[in-house]
Amino acid sequence: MSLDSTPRVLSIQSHVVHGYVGNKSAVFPLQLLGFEVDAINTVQFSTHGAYPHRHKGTILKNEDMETIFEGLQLNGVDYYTHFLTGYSMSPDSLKKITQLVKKLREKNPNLIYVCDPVMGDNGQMYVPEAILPIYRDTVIPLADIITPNQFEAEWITGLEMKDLAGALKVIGALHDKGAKTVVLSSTILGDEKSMISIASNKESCYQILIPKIDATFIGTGDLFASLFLAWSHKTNNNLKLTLEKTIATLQHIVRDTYEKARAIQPTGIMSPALLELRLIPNKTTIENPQITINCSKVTYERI
Ligand SMILES: Nc1ncnc2c1ncn2[C@@H]1O[C@H](COP(=O)(O)OP(=O)(O)O)[C@@H](O)[C@H]1O
Ligand code: PXP
Repeated sequence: MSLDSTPRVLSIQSHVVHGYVGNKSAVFPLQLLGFEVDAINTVQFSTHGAYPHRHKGTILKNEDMETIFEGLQLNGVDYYTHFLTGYSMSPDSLKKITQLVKKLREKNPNLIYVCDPVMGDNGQMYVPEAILPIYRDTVIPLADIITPNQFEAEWITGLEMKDLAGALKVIGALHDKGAKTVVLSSTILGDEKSMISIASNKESCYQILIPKIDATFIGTGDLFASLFLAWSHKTNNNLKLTLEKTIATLQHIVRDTYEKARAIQPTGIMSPALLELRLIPNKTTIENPQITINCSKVTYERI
């Protein structure tokens, strides 16, 4: 049983010493939004993988993940309202996560499991390919909410999306695998200048059009998943408002990050270090995002 009504998240993601991806991107916003967060770090890397010297560091062994969880159980602090998972390096660690979902649901049958199937972006995998079938066949069927980007959703379903109709087919296929709420964190459907994020559940489906900034941000997917979790809870599962608040926060942060980086380097491709997400200076936006872009309803038939 929970001690009070505070939502409690167990977040299993990467940790970087410098910068903002994985738990470094997710924990601070969740805490600001009133969540107690317990974090298990799947890796401890110097930086994320897009830096020129890639990431250096250590990977959590499966037996260590098990020992840590056992410690939580033995001390009776393993009650969570939400489980959030992201960057995982091996099929075995994903299998462990599957077991954890089951254990957490024994403790709280109403647990909400949010799975960000972090595998890659822009045609590039960040993690070993052997992870794909485990996400597809074992993990996603257990999830309440999934937040793949376009690349990840296409990989999982084996379907390409070139337009909205294609994206809706992919969403339908992901629902068929068992995911109750499917959110495509970003897609590019024809127009290279805008991104579309789409969220769908049993009752409804919404899309939101985002002007694309000409830069590559890392950690935005992890931030997206944590914000979507938080606003789903805070709006009592209002899908439209959740997507609007999530995008409002992200847009403010990516724009501010880009503008501050451009002030330092006025032209040329900016380094990953310059484009680390400015989470801390945007604390008030995370707490109280001002909606500037509205969602529109999408009607489609689930086959
Ligand atoms: N270049 C960009 N321009 C504008 N917004 C962006 C950009 N990159 C990311 N975002 C924002 O971050 C969100 C998540 O980005 P996404 O690329 O899907 O994450 P990832 O690929 O890291 O999983 C998008 O919905 C969008 O709001
Ligand atoms: C260590 C680590 N965690 C997580 C991510 C995922 O980042 P994103 O939120 O952009 O998908 C990356 C991407 O390079 C990474 O290197």
